[in-house]
Amino acid sequence: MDKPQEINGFQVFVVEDEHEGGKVAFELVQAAYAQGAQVFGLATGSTPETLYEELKASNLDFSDRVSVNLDEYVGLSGDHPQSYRYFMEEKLFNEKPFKQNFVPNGLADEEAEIQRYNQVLQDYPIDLQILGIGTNAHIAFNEPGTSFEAKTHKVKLTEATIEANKRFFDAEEDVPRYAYSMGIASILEADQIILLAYGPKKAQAIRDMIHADKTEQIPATALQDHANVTVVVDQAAAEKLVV
Ligand SMILES: N[C@@H]1[C@@H](O)[C@H](O)[C@@H](COP(=O)(O)O)O[C@@H]1O
Repeated sequence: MDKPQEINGFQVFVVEDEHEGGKVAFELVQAAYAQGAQVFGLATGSTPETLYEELKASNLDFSDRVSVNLDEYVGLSGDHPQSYRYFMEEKLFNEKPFKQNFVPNGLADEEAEIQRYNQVLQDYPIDLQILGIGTNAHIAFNEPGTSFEAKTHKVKLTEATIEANKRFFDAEEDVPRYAYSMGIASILEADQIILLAYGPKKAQAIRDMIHADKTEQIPATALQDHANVTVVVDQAAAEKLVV
């Protein structure tokens, strides 16, 4: 694995494509695992899929480790094919069992669920967090304007996010309008963060995350305050970086 370049405090790997990105991310996960990481913060979306393929193909044993997922659509049960719980089971957990998998419960009462998930995060502090990024630089479901102080919260999804995610649903009306999401403050508590992004649609978000002034209008700029963020991007997503 080549060395990353340091750009404004971020360690950046520029890879050929998402397959190489999955391999690089896997090596980073493997290193954290070997150093004793117990709690893995996981993400949904198409971006981490190649990493999950690598994890499934590996002989790393997670049966004594815990995962904590970032977010879930409000109103979908865990066995709904578009729920994030279902996605994680299909893409990773069924083949690579963990001791426990935490995902917010999209059907639970709002206040109780927020409290429960914040307790999960307190009981299982995240050693390594995997992140994707939205085209508007959201992380998890923290949309532009979300306070950087937020812990788990209920989010109203923006039109941009609904538009980006509608490809997974039969019709745009079927896309849930709300989600439960770990907040930015919770994400920043992870010891180590790996953010993955591929394709030209992510180039502006990646540039803003690294080069823009920190602002709640660009959620990923919060990561500028974290001391250990590795970014794995393909050339298209890296195109607007200033190096
Ligand atoms: N809540 C998820 C995010 O965690 C993810 O990073 C983003 C990008 O998804 P994709 O990787 O499919 O581009 O989509 C959703 O909004």
